Amino acid sequence: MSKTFSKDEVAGHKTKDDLWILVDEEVYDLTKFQHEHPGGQKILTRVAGKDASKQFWKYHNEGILKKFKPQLQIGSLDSKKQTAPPTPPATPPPEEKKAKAQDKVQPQAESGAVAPVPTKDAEEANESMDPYGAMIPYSDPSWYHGYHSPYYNLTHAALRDEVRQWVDNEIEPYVTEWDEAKVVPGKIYKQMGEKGYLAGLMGLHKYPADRTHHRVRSVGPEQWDLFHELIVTDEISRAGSGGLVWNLLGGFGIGCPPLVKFGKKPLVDRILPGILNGDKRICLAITEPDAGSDVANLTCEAKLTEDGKHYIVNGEKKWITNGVWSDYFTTAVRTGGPGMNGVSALLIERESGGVSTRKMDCQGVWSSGTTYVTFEDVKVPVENLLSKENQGFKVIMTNFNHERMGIIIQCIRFSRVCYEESMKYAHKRRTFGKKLIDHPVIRLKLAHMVRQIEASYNWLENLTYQCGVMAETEAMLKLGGAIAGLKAQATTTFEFCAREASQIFGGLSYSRGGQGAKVERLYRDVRAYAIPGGSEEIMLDLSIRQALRVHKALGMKL
Ligand code: HEM
Repeated sequence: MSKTFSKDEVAGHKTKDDLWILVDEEVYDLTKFQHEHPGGQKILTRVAGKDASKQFWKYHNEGILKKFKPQLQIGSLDSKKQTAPPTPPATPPPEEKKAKAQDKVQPQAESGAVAPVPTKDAEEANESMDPYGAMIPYSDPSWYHGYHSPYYNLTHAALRDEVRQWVDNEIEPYVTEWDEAKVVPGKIYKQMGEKGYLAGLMGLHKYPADRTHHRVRSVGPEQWDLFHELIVTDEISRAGSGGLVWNLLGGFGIGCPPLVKFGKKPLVDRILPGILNGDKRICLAITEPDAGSDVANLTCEAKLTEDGKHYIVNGEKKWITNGVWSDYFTTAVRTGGPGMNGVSALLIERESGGVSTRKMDCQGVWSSGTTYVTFEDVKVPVENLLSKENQGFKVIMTNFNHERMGIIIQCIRFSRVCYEESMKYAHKRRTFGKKLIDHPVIRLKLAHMVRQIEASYNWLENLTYQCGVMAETEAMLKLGGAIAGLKAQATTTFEFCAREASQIFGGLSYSRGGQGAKVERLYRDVRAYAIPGGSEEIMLDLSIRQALRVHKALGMKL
């Protein structure tokens, strides 16, 4: 914004017919906007022509300025220093970073102490990243804040910045609107494909570059690992909306991997490129009105035709994320007798006919498109069978680890969002003569949030690393229990943080929108995480049963 004004000039626009204000030395013309201002018109006339920064920050958060700036800002104060925009420091390119490492002062050994001399590789591996983000303690994982970590390199840092810019500029300012409208604009999903994120979100050790021409800007296909996937999900979750996250990766992240891993080549070749590009959508259809966690008892039936060329599918599926927008349904069907050995996985295409979808009204994740699906005499070619007939249970089980890891990442970031929002609010809201942060009872709440968030995230990093180094079957056996345990840990942490944040925000998190919007929305989203993908009770029980089974095989001595 190039135009500049003096303070006196701004002061000249102080009537309701000509109303300017200053916020952080930037000039806003609110003459028209005052009539639409949700906080009322009168309150604005009281600060007309004046510096209203203090009042503005009391009632709003950063998202409001970001959203309205293009429409309302007309210039800045002539005294305003021309500073660079407050974006986090860009991660230096590898060469620059290496040079910095060599410049480092070597620690001097104290007399009598043995000082290990690090090799050059160890020195680089040991180096921490530049601090990144708002630096509010614990509002980001510790490696963002310059602490050491064995898991991340410069491609992770670059990806973090890439996704954060996108979310900050194109998603977060609008997320409340989208949630209320119960839909996310299709262009955002399309961007997920164009940015290469869909290709990267399948729990594979690298992204399938042969199936899409889109590339992740900061990371090549060969460099991609599960920590990159973690970062994409984590950064998108910063927008603080389960509905948004599930819209963008809910159906895809659980519906697409079975197609890639178990689909026959001609089927994968035909439909995967359209899915990865963001043109077509896919979801996972397992749960039924009468079969949730008890997957082995599902009743949706697929009968082979006499000529053996098709299955005819009949049945219902309930709580299917993204179902209303989906072209493809990765569906669990009964092809054999009762129990898990009669279950198959079938890729059903909407255009086959006989597929109806109806949006369900739910407590949370409003923009995710939770759906009731009916299949009526749907004719599905046998080529669409994933894996072999009656071996679908393994397909579903293999998928669970990836699904749960996604839920865990989201829950931990949502917990951080609740904490971060609370921390910021506690620094501006005053009660009984002091800021909230100066009340020990509020600090106690924040501390209880942090200890759970950090413990959960450290366990998540460890399991992500294990998933990355183990082969899939080994990971399914060895990590299934721990991932189930961490899922329960993450959802209970999320529930705790949403509740405590809500107490800190008080009435502002009871009404929708405004400063408490994220907390109010996340509070409503909690159950959408605690129930599906394995309820807390089932997860906790499984975590112990599975661990005992694995350790018995490993030679446990009780
Ligand atoms: C650039 C100028 C401004 C814009 C774009 C703006 C926009 C908004 C918006 C969108 C809301 C709805 C709540 C939310 O989503 O956060 C709101 C609420 C409000 N605004 Fe403003 N506003 C501006 C300036 C001001 C100023 C200068 C004051 C005070 C002097 C003020 C006082 C309020 C109040 C009291 C509320 C209601 C807060 C609540 O519900 O708790 N606004 N404003």
